[in-house]
Amino acid sequence: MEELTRSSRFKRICVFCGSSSGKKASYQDAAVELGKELVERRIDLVYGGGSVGLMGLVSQAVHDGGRHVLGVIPRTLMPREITGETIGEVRAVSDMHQRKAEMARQADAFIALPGGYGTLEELLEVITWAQLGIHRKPVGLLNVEGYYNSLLSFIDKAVDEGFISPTARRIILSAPTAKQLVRELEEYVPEYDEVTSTLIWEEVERLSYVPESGVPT
Ligand SMILES: CC(C)=CCNc1ncnc2c1ncn2[C@@H]1O[C@H](COP(=O)(O)O)[C@@H](O)[C@H]1O
Repeated sequence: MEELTRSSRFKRICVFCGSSSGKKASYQDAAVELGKELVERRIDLVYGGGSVGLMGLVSQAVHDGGRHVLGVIPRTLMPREITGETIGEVRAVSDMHQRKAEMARQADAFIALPGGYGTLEELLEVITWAQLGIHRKPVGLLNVEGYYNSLLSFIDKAVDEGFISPTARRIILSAPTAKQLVRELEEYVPEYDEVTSTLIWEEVERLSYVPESGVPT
């Protein structure tokens, strides 16, 4: 029944995406579609904050749909001319490392829309953390019109060449539409259990997240 698609095991999803809009309308459409899908499933958003590029489109769609939007912005990116108008709740942090740690801490799952260096960096970090057993949250690529095909081919090459294990390969989910991707994330069962058992999430937080006061929690 369609109603099943309107609830979720996720309370909040972190979206990584371009601070640019990309050249194809399909990228922008996908950002809006993803925002609407989160709204439909009553999922809140955490993202890098601001209104530039695809970041602005996905956050506006979630906000317009009445869900909570949390933007985590390093103080240096806060000027409006850099990041654009803020929307929803804004949390200021002091650097990019804290931003990633805070976005990851707040989310139950991660989705990457098309994007550039920043998106890739954020995506690869949460994949690496999953591989280390630091978290067990699903990670998905919204592979709009095959945007991520060459990245996925490269990762398959790394598996073939013995640098990524087949189990670790399966950390990455991907789908061409928001609806399909969120469904995959919902069904994901973490199998990667080479847990660095002592390295629990709280420990990572303690190491990497320093609040505004500068005093580690
Ligand atoms: C100085 C500059 C280019 C600012 C652009 N304005 C930005 N405002 C907010 N977050 C950003 C910005 N640029 C990069 N990011 C971060 O890096 C990702 C996007 O980087 P990119 O466009 O894929 O590479 C986002 O998920 C966001 O967390």
